[in-house]
Amino acid sequence: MSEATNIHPIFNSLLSREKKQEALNQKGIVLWMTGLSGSGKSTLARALEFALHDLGYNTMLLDGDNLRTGINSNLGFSEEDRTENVRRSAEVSKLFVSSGLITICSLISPTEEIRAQARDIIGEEDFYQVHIDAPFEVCAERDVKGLYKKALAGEIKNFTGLDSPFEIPADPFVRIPTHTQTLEESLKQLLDAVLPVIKLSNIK
Ligand SMILES: Nc1ncnc2c1ncn2[C@@H]1O[C@H](COP(=O)(O)OS(=O)(=O)O)[C@@H](OP(=O)(O)O)[C@H]1O
Ligand SMILES: Nc1ncnc2c1ncn2[C@@H]1O[C@H](COP(=O)(O)OP(=O)(O)O)[C@@H](O)[C@H]1O
Repeated sequence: MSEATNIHPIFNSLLSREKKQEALNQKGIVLWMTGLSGSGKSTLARALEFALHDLGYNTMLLDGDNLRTGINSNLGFSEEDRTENVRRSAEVSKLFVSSGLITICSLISPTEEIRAQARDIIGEEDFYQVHIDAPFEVCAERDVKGLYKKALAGEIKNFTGLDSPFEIPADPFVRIPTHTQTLEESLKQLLDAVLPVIKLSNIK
C-alpha cells in the first residue's frame, strides 16, 4: 500500500502509552460501532461519550459522516471506497488509542472483511466491536435523514442494506438491539459492557 521509500518510523514515543493511561486513569480501547444507517450508532456514540465524560473518562468520538467531510472527503460508497474509508478511520483510531483515549468510532463498516481490516490495523487487544442492531425495515421507518426514501426511490445508489451489502457481525463484543430498547436501556447495556474493560484497576 505504501508508496514512500526511505522512511523510518519511530514506533514508541519516549512517553509510553502506559504512562499516558496512568495519567488518565483509564485503559484506552477502540469501540468500533457498526450497523445500518439509522440503527442508532451516532445517537448511542454521543450518549456514551457524555456518560463516560460524566464518569471522568477521556474520549474521542469519530463518526463516519463527520470523517467524510474531512479526511475521507474524496471517498464515495463503492466497495473500494468504503474499504479505504474504514482503513483511514482505523488508522486514526489507532493514533488516539495509543494516547490512552477511549476512542468511539461509528461507521457502517458493512462487511466482515472490512471490519477485520479495522481490527488488524488497530490490533485485536484494543478492538471492541459493537453491533448496533436494528433491522432494515425499522431503520427505513425511522429514516432519520430521509436517505431510505431516496434510496428506495432509486435516487441513491450503493445504499447499505438495499443494493450494497450489510453482513451481520458473527461475534461482536456486544450486540445492542435498538429496535427493542429505549435509548436509556441501550446506553445501560453498552456502559455495563464497557466500564469493566476501561477501568485501569481491573487491568493491572
Ligand atoms: N449509499 C449510502 N449508503 C450508506 N450510507 C450513506 C450512503 N450515502 C450517504 N450515506 C451517509 O453516509 C454515512 C455512512 O458513512 P460511513 O463512512 O459510516 O460508511 S462506510 O463505513 O464507509 O460504509 C451514513 O451515515 P449513518 O446514517 O450515520 O450511518 C449516511 O448518512
Ligand atoms: N435504543 C435506541 N438507541 C439509539 N437510537 C434509538 C434507539 N431507539 C430509537 N432510536 C432512534 O433511532 C435513530 C438512530 O439514528 P442515528 O443515531 O442517526 O443512526 P445511525 O448513526 O446509525 O445512522 C434516532 O432517531 C434515535 O432517536
